Amino acid sequence: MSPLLRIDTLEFAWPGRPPLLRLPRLELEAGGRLFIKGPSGSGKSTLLGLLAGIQLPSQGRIEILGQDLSRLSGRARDRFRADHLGYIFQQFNLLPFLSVRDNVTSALIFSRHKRRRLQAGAEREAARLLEGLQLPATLWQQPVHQLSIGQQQRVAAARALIGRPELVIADEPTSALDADNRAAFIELLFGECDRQGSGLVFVSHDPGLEPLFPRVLSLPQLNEVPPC
Ligand SMILES: Nc1ncnc2c1ncn2[C@@H]1O[C@H](COP(=O)(O)OP(=O)(O)OP(=O)(O)O)[C@@H](O)[C@H]1O
Repeated sequence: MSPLLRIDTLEFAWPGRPPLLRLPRLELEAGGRLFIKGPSGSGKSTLLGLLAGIQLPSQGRIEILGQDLSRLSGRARDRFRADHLGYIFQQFNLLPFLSVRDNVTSALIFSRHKRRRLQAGAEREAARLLEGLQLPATLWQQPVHQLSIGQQQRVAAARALIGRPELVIADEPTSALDADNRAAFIELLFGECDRQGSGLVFVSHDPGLEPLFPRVLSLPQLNEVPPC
């Protein structure tokens, strides 16, 4: 069986810029968890964009579920992303005037694959995830802009998890939370990923979270200007 993620001699540079990322080799098994850290500007978000097929490697290859993303057309990559990935953004990127429930089920609109994997209907699955992430049912019909940051973050996590994507990517999703809420959120996220077998790639600046992950990737600052 192919691993969830395989990186082989990856290099990436933004156009007209020096190399930003160099990764000889990395594999993550199905359901695995990886913590990515590194100084600001070291390319953490860029690497997540490469894993999601939003950018393509300058050299080397990235395979998700055995699929080399560079071999897909832009449209096929969009489809692959919608079908197999869930993404939790730093700023959540929720649709502010849609209800909590509609935000969660919005991840199913562009993926027949995710719709097919639902064990119950979309509403029931959204409810299961929101309950699992401990978001009170009294909030489910409310527009998300009326929720606290911590509550919005759980909505973003439920949206990423619905349809059981093989890979959930999280880009600093805890940066707006205090330490207690951060730990509680991670525990809930791990619990849901385990329950449905989703792997997790998680970027954070928070050293307190690193020990919770079995694998850690530390990105160096390739572009650093040497000190005078
Ligand atoms: N769309 C883009 N076009 C050109 N350069 C970019 C683009 N996006 C990011 N960069 C550059 O790539 C470098 C790495 O950015 P990136 O956001 O990946 O770093 P990061 O490690 O996630 O940083 P932070 O921890 O501050 O979020 C930066 O120098 C940034 O200016």
